[in-house]
Amino acid sequence: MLMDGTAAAKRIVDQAAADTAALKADGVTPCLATVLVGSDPASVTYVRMKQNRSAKAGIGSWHVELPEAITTRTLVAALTELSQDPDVHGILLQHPVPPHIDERAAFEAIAPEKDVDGVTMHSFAAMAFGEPGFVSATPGGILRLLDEYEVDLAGKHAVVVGRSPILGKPVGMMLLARDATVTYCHSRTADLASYTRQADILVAAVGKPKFITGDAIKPGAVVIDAGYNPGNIGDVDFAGAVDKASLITPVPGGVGPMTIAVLLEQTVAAAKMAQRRL
Ligand SMILES: Nc1nc(=O)c2c([nH]1)NC[C@@H]1CN(c3ccc(C(=O)N[C@@H](CCC(=O)O)C(=O)O)cc3)C=[N+]21
Repeated sequence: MLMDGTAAAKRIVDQAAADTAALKADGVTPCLATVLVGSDPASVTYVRMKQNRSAKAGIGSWHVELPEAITTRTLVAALTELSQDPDVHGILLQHPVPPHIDERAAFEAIAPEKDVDGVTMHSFAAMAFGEPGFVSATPGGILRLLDEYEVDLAGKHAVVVGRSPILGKPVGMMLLARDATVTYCHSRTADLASYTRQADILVAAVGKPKFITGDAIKPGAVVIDAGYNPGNIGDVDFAGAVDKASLITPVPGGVGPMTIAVLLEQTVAAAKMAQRRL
């Protein structure tokens, strides 16, 4: 059975829109600032999708575009300014930034209370320690989708393929917090399929098109494809996996829309918290 991320995301965004309308009636318009460095076409598309989805929910968006050649210092200054701007409730710095920029330093310039994309050390640590905070958007979306389909995680073997700071690593920690037994695999894992074949829940987050083939999947597994490769091709070979999996996310229409939904939901939550502080 397919896990319909588009439908689940719509429910989350509809709720965010209703909450936004209530906040606006109280005089507060939730506002998400998106920051894009350079003009990579895929990143331009993703940021535009986030803005469009925000606008549809009534959330304001403020877009900052910076040239490819910007320094870390200038990017940090721009993010610090947004962090201090009372009209901005959430900040998204689109990953990846050009290689000459210290991406970690840039992420850390986002104030924790505005880190609606869950990319800072503060947010990661809060998540890892089970304290309140914003979660990384894609992992958050994945957990919401698993809940939507009532996938029982306790005691299940979850195998995460990928260990990136805003996707693989945090999704494993979130599954662990839900009592799954978690195995991390990555590009240096020897005999990867011997691990993935033991996965009750398989999360593919490596960024290699169709990297996970049907023969690497345990019959009945829940397969989450978090890959976003050029041309909307996932990390899972869907045709080979669909008959083996009990539940599987399509690409597009799976994890992608859930990522944006969680981003918007957390933006509205940030605006509510800012209002309470007034
Ligand atoms: N700081 C940061 N946070 C992110 O969350 C982040 C990021 N950087 N960098 C890039 C990746 C990628 N990403 C996607 C979000 C939505 C879709 C999505 O909704 N895709 C549609 C298809 C899109 C289309 O039709 O073109 C779908 O899967 O149905 C895809 C990819 C967020 N990312």
